[in-house]
Amino acid sequence: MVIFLLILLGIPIFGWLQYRQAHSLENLTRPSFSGFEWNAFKLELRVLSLRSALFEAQMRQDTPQLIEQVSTQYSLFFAHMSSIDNGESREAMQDAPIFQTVLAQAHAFVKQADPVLESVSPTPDYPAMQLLLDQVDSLHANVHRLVIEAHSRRYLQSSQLIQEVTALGNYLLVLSSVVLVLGIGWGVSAMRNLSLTLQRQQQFKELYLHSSFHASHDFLTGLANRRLLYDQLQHALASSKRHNAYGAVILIDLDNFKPINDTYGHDAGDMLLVEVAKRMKNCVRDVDTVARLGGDEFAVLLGQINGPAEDVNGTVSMVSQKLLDALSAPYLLTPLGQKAEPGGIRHVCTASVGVAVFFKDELSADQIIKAADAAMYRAKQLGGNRSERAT
Ligand SMILES: Nc1nc2c(ncn2[C@@H]2O[C@H](COP(=O)(O)OP(=O)(O)OP(=O)(O)O)[C@@H](O)[C@H]2O)c(=O)[nH]1
Repeated sequence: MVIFLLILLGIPIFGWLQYRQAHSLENLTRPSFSGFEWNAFKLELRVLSLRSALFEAQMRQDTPQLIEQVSTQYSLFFAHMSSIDNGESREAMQDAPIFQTVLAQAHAFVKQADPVLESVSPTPDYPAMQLLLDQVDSLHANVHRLVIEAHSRRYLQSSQLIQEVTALGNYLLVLSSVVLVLGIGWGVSAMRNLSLTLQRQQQFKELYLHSSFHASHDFLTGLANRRLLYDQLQHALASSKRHNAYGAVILIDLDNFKPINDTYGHDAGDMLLVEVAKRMKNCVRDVDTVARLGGDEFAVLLGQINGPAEDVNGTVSMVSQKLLDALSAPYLLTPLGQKAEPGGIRHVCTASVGVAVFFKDELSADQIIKAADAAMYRAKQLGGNRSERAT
């Protein structure tokens, strides 16, 4: 009798529990952009358009419309900053330390930009524009970090959710087994919920895998990281085999990088690395991969290089020389808060370059990277600012 009463009472309680679980799963699975993420993206877009407007204005040096465009972009940027500063979204973002840095940097930028933009019409002050452009670049690097941090949060959140969903799934499994053993009709609905849970668990796993941007990119420069370079190299080897085309890996290690860290601090070193990344990307095609392997070591993967071996050698030498020239040009850096040198920091550093050409899958990815590394080491031993080919 007592057992019968317990089962009778247990059924509605169990039903209620099922209902709660189904609903909490609904909430867990609903994808949403957090205010943090959304604002980070909007800010990055705004800084990017501000940058390109400033850049155009500087390049063309003529039309008042461009100055107008810069001013418009600037006002939009300013409006966006103020809305973040005052609005609800700040609540969501303020616990991220990087957000505070970006906000402070943006305010410093706005303070500096105001008088410049007032003076640009009708005779633009181009050195001042250049200064603004540098500031926007530095701001952009930080906003980029903010976006990556937003990605990471999403990633962490989803991995946490996977654990939660897995725990719920296990709980449901035990409950439904008990209910099935008791032979109660609720077992059917429990099983349905279980399969729903497992399905959602799978969706979360996919979400988790897809938010892997930060797992394959370098945090500072946004370039591919070592792992992505290896993946791309594997693809390039397969494609080289299919199309009978050559390819090459160029490893680049900066010479004389450490002194900038030692003299001006890591912020200045970081700015230089961001500038190096930008210069390297300008030297190659969009289809080629530029990666940062760590510290001051970078790599370029030239995918399909068409033509006979002599032409391929010519192309690879041309790209290596282009990289050497681009990287050895002086770096003019203006980290915010830098007081030591009013005109900014001028630093010269060259690069040591090692090249390994590959054809089909004669060598493995590891062997190619090792060969390029040995050639790069030779270039460094020979005094740097030069390129050596793998033997
Ligand atoms: N600013 C900054 N510095 C870094 C980062 N990662 C590594 N480093 C520094 O980069 C430096 C690399 O050292 P080295 O390779 O000896 O520098 P180098 O002066 O170019 O020396 P050679 O390569 O021998 O020509 C070290 O001081 C590291 O602390 C980073 O993300 N940011």
